[in-house]
Amino acid sequence: MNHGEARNDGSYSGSRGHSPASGHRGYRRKSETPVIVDKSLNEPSGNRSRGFQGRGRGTISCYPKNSSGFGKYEHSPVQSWVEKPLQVSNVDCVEKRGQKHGIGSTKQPDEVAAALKNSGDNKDLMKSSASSSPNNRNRSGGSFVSRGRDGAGMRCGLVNQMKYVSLSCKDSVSTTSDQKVEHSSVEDHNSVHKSVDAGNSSNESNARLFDIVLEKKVLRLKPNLLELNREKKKASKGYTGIVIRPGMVHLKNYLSINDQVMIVNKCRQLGLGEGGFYQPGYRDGALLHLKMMCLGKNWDPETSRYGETRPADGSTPPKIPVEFSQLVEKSIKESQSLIATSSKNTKGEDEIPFMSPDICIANFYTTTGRLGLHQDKDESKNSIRKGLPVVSFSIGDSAEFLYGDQRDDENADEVVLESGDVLIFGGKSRNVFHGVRAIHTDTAPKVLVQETSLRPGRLNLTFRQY
Ligand SMILES: O=C(O)CCC(=O)C(=O)O
Ligand SMILES: [Fe+2]
Repeated sequence: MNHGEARNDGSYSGSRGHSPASGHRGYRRKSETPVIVDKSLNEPSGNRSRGFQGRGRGTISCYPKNSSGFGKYEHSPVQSWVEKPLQVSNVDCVEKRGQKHGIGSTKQPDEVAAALKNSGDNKDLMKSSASSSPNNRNRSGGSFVSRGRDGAGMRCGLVNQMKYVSLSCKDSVSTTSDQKVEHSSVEDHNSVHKSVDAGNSSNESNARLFDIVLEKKVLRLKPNLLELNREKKKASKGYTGIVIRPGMVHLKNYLSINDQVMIVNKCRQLGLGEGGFYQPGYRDGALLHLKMMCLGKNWDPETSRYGETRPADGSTPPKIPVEFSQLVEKSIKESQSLIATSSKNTKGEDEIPFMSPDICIANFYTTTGRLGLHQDKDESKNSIRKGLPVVSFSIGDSAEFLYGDQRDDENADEVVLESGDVLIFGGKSRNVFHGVRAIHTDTAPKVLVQETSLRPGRLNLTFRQY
């Protein structure tokens, strides 16, 4: 297994700057005729139309459901759902990628502007700018460009000067949405959260923990009513299942706001303890453009291996919270029944086998975060051979997620993953190349930010079974 080699954090060539992919149906496919499946909520679930357009590339089916209770922020069980006969039209559900956009590590001025504009968080700005190393070799080959242009000279100086100032977490962060994180006082992480240093003094930033929540005083004003109503409407629509390609299912809006709040609170709590969010780096010193925390087992980007402890600081990863595992298992079952419903002769388990996660990699992308195209292939041979799925939860700002059969960002397909989306890839898609090209700033649900104080950016959890 060679996740590290494949998990390139180099930048995509070309420039970014297109408008976000069209709304929440942001699929952009290469080489296929755009197809959209219209949906509504008028038939009983037993009569789900099989007017499905096939499961190959370029064709999707949408299965609207009612699931989440926005008002109480509760994740209610799947309710019976209905669907009108599918109509196909040329709108935006699947479309060709018109432009190529780079992941943009070479856009330091943009990053500076974006970071200042979006979060006012100079610490992040510095980390982001500093995180590209001139030494970063092109680990994945393919179409990545060298990252040697952005901020070579700044790196060591800024990283070492950085101070992570944020709130201490004296309270217990709840696992339920109605108990909120209580903020006490502003303190310096270096004193509050003991650094775990395994002698890696050459890269001090590795030993610091990163808070995914902002201190209270920088929180924005309350979201306006219009925005809240829009979010409420979206939540009340429930979720939609889309078979993107064999073995790959997108459950849009699957996680209720309540679940999202619970996940953020739990990750925040775990992220400030032993094995919490840190700045990972590769063996050659290049830093990934994200913060990471592993649950269950540790994945080490330096060796591309899983282990029981984190070599960077000797810490033991926290366990996966049972609530997370339950959501994962439920979403796999949901994807299986979606597949079974959309194709008479296919058993869901044949396309996406069941798994119980014993690994979770939590990534936090600040607004300039990204992740190069890679395969997840450091799990056991058996796990890969069986095609046990990777289950990905997206929370916070939306992300441009790329996927394809080659490590080729120019020809990769794209889907925008929004807060609450679950993406599952197993079976024939288990080895798909995937990565995150960009984060769409200020797209997180306002109510989520209000409830959790989640900092600008995106929290992503990928669950796997070793
Ligand atoms: O952030 C994402 O959506 C993908 C993360 C990922 O691919 C990984 O952690 O291996
Ligand atoms: Fe991955």
